[in-house]
Amino acid sequence: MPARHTINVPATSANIGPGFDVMGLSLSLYLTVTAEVGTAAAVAAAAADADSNVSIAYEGGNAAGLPLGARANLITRTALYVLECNGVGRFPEATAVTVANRIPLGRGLGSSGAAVVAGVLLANAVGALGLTEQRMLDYCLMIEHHPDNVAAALVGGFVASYLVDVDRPGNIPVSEADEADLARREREQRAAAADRSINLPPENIGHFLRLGCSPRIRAIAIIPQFELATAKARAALPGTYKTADVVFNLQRLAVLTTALGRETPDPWLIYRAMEDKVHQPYRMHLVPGLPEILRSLNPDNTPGLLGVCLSGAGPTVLALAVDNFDAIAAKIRAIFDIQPDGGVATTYEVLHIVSEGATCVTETL
Ligand SMILES: Nc1ncnc2c1ncn2[C@@H]1O[C@H](COP(=O)(O)OP(=O)(O)O)[C@@H](O)[C@H]1O
Ligand SMILES: N[C@@H](CCOP(=O)(O)O)C(=O)O
Repeated sequence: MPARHTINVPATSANIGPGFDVMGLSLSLYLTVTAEVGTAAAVAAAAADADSNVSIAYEGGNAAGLPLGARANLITRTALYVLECNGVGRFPEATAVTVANRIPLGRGLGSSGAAVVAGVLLANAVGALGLTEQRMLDYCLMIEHHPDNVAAALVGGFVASYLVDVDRPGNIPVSEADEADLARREREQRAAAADRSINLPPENIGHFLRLGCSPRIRAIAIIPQFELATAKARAALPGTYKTADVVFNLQRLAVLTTALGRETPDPWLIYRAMEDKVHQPYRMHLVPGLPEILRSLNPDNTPGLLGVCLSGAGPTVLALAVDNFDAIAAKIRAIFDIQPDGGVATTYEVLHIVSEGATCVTETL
């Protein structure tokens, strides 16, 4: 029977200062993926790729240069991987995927994490796989190797996450019956996947906790008009750290996890708790204006401000605030404007921190 699956995935801001590869906030800016299966339009569209049965098209912005081949596009490539892991070689006959993406690419707002989450939900929907949220996270982590963006995009809100040592996966307590069932399913899937040379994710590789976040807090994203690939910004990080720098971050991160949840946020407590010595100092040269932005705004000279940080791997700057959102954005944009070589052009968004993560609605047509 023809069906339509509509998937919405929020943008995310990872790290929030000291929580490198740990913390994520999900934001009210969405990637929407619609998959029509078996409609007349889908039959016509999907005929182009008989190998995978799927066509993909983008509507609106944030799509320039994205590949449209089923095995090259991040959304359909992820979906095909999940389908193949579950013994399904391709999309259902005549699947047409349409994407509307409001998340700017390569700006530190989790566009790739959202695309991966969308791909996993897409496979789950079109393949009727019945995957649990936990298992979906496993699949996401096989592609996006750090958990902060994908965990927040999947479950929503202010999220802390960690990866287990993949050599010792599976430490979520389950009943004996569940355990036996899980082990049996995993054995069967592994045997089938080995035949097809597919690298199945281990079970329960990512764990997360949703933390409180005051409803008064808004996220102001100041978005430079240039892309910075996460891989490049990760390559700028050192291989080892000084103990004092790690302790500096751990102290702040512990405080931040609770400070944002207080009904009346304490600006200076949060401001200090958003300082970082693990990733931002090494990424300064990639984002002109960042050192000055981090140095010059504070809760005394900028009313309403709670804290400022690099969003994800950048170049977007994230300010958390309870008031004066447009004025705070203007102040940060003004610093970008005066950078050498004509300044850094920016746009900005005042976003809500959304408590709902990725969703999928299925209609039969
Ligand atoms: N909606 C999408 N559809 C297909 N590919 C996407 C989509 N969103 C992101 N990507 C891929 O992810 C890349 C950006 O990822 P990354 O460098 O991690 O930046 P970001 O901080 O935006 O996640 C894009 O260049 C593209 O290859
Ligand atoms: N912890 C990662 C987060 C990357 O987020 P993105 O939104 O820039 O993809 C990092 O800082 O590298």
